[in-house]
Amino acid sequence: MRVLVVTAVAAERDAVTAAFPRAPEEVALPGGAVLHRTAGYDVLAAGVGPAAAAAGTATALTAAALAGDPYGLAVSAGIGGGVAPGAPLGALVVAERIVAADLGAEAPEGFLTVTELGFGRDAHRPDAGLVRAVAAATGALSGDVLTVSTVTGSAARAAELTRRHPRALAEAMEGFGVAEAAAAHGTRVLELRTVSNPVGPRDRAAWRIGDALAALTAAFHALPAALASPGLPEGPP
Ligand SMILES: O=C(O)c1cccc(C(=O)CC[C@H]2O[C@@H](n3cnc4c(=O)[nH]cnc43)[C@H](O)[C@@H]2O)c1
Repeated sequence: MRVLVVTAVAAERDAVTAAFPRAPEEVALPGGAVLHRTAGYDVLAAGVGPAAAAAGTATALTAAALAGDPYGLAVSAGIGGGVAPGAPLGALVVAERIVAADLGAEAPEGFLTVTELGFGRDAHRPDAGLVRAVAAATGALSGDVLTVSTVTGSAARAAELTRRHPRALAEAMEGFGVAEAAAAHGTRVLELRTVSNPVGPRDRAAWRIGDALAALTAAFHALPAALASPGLPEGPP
């Protein structure tokens, strides 16, 4: 199975490819983005936020499909904020649900999701067997991973998100975009995040990006064995 991994920035992409023994080959996509290809894994730094992630993922999935060699899995991967106390700094989280946490409308009675507004869906649920296999092989925690367009920077916003999403373990900015593009192609999806900072009052100096990137490399070192587990589906969802 060919796997597409989508990160936001180049440092995350390089942390993923560092897990593989061979140096990646660069492959240009239509539009000019460049995939880093190694050992069945193509890794794309698509930019920050759900829109950039969806655009990059859709481009890569479409190019592969037109070439007659489609991906079997799309993985949104990178660093993220961890929800205390469940996801401490350095922890690895695999998403049971990939949730668009700020896509919707404010109303006097509270936040309304796009699902409640009747405009589509606010969450994607990766294959549960795949999530279990990845958690077992990598030691990842599993729970909801929220996609936000604005990094949480206050205790009040963190409390509001955890009230609305009690199973949330992490927050990042791209997963839902990758999942929407994957769903449009009938491609399986996963989200993996390593915790660089707590979700809460903004303190950029306290972010542990190096440790989180090292944990990302370790996760991708273990991932191929998980994806090769017997009994896991190979085909489309
Ligand atoms: O400055 C660096 O060296 C550096 C290296 C790797 C990544 C970064 C980023 O800033 C990545 C931005 C990326 O990180 C995710 N992220 C991380 N923490 C949070 C958070 O608390 N809430 C939401 N997103 C978070 C996010 O997916 C961004 O795309 C810098």
